[in-house]
Amino acid sequence: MTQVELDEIKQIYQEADLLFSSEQVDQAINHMAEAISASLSEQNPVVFCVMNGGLVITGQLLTRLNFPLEASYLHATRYRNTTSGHSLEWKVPPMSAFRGRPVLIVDDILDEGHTLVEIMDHCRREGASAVYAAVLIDKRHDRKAQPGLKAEFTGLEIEDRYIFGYGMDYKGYWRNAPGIFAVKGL
Ligand SMILES: O=P(O)(O)OC[C@H]1O[C@H](OP(=O)(O)OP(=O)(O)O)[C@H](O)[C@@H]1O
Ligand code: HPA
Repeated sequence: MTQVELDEIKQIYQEADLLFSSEQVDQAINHMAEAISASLSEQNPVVFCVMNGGLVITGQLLTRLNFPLEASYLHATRYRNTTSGHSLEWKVPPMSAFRGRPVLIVDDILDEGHTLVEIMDHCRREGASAVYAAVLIDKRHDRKAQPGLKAEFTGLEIEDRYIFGYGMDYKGYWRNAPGIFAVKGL
């Protein structure tokens, strides 16, 4: 990346609107962990992180889930470091065995929801006994893949803007941003 483009990346961060601070996100993750524990602590689930965006929320959730589970990952992408979605590309399907067991899919954001619907359908077809989804962010708009689509566990709802931080990227950058930020003008 040239210096000019890196300057744009820095400017995006400086001009962004902070929607939720890291303290607010922390609290939301605590609530998610409580709800997940109440539902799944006796179920021996397999927890799949959806790479790349699910990296931060999965890590932060896992240390709050104090019960037996197996943690693994899958890699599917739809936005490919741009700000609009395309068809889902599977880079790594779920590799850990889960037939006959409940599966929890953890991702950063449910935007239009095509990603989660496709991943959850795949896990059902491959024999999961139940499939749950946990997302840090649910974006409010009427473009969901299915009307009324919701994850079983949701951290925070946001307005219809392009956001980054806590695993979510702007052109591949700022997954490491310590809060939920909205890009100026998007
Ligand atoms: O609800 P949807 O409209 O389908 O979008 C949500 C998906 O988009 C992002 O992934 P992306 O394809 O950008 O890949 P990434 O995880 O590598 O950022 C995000 O991490 C979700 O997986
Ligand atoms: O608003 C978003 N930000 C980052 N990644 C995303 N993937 C879907 N929607 C978004």
